[in-house]
Amino acid sequence: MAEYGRRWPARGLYVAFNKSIADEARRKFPQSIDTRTGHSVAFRALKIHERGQLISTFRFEHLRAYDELISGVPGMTDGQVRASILRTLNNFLIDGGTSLKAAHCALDDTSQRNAVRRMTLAVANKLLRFRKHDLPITHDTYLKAFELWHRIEGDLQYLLLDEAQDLNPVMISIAAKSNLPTIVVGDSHQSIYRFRGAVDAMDQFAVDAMPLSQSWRFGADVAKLANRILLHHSAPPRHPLTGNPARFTEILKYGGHVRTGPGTAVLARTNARLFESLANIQKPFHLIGGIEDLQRQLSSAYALRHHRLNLVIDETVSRFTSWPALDNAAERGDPDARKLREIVERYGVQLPAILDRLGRLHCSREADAPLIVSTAHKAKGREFATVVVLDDFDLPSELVKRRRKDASQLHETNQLINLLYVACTRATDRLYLAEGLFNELC
Ligand SMILES: Nc1ncnc2c1ncn2[C@@H]1O[C@H](COP(=O)(O)OP(=O)(O)OP(=O)(O)O)[C@@H](O)[C@H]1O
Repeated sequence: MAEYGRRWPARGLYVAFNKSIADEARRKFPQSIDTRTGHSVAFRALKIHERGQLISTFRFEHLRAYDELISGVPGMTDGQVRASILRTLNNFLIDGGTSLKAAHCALDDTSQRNAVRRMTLAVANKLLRFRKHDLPITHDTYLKAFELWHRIEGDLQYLLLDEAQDLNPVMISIAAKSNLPTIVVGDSHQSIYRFRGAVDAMDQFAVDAMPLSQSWRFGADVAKLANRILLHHSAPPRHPLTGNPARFTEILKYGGHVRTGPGTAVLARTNARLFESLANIQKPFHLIGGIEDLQRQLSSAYALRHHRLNLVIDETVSRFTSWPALDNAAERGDPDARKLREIVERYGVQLPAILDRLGRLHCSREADAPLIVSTAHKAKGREFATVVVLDDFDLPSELVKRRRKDASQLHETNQLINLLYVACTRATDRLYLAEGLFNELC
């Protein structure tokens, strides 16, 4: 896409999937192309910097400002009604279009669902008119408002939409409304954000398609490894990946140590596994996307353990209503509940102090850090000289077994295969694989 921008120096906008991809693109693209996330386009257009109260997620306390719009629903407690309104609101905000659909509300009972939809619509109408109030809004709120009432402006001649296999439907709608010629680039096997409502837009635009099956990032061995991973997908790619013949990327078994330096990234599936790898670190590091998510998740797990429910603010933890509920899920084999339980029990009362220390060691600028750590999700679209893939990724053979045992797991297991493929295709020079992955795939 950068090369395209150089050959056709018209003014264009490259819409990146997240801020770290936008920052990297800014270094690579010609000046004729503005490189931004969709959120940053909307943020600037709606002058969001002029208002305070930007929050990462809506919680019960934020609904209090909408009390006059919320009433009781037969058969539901007040808490259930409010939780349902919050879920429905979030689903509406990340979907394209004006209507609050039945599918946005997960309730089975039709009359309960209709009542919750009516109240959520009233809440959304007030929330989205945020220029008239100073109530807290989320990033999804102003993006949705931009989609509904604004268009991409400026002397732009075309759009470049990247990572189109995982587009927010709101972003697809914004791009379609711009009426600008659009180049859409993506890889369906890198779709990893379905759980957040992202959709694969690769075939939603009526355009000529050109397959790009050669990667210039890595050598033939990583391409072979990637093809081997994707053979475990229920629909492997039609065009196998080939590598860069001029490049050699070494694949090694990770034995717990790697010489760190700029350009070294450690990738895990979960924040909890990243925490384990960082718990004893003494030197500065950068966590892609910031350290707040990891701190929020583990402090929430710690708060749950100590019955301080008002401090449980992370979504992945708040799905458990109590520590015994998390414990039960861990006993039933939920890997995320297991990892959280293990960390909270292993580090005990030291956990808050370790999280504070990590906060102090964290470099906010990636370029200043001798070590980069990231979840595979946040590393999407990025590349590093050396990559370590840690051991909390599911083995592809296990995922295939899970899918064969239970057909309803098809999409989730495919997403996990894709996630491993994304993680293993980030290195240019050296790729270290956790032992289990190495033994199975190399
Ligand atoms: N034609 C080319 N010749 C040599 N190197 C190239 C060429 N095209 C891209 N590269 C380099 O290959 C690397 C990967 O390119 P790019 O980031 O475009 O990959 P990608 O297909 O978007 O990867 P992914 O979607 O997996 O993140 C970059 O370092 C880029 O500079």
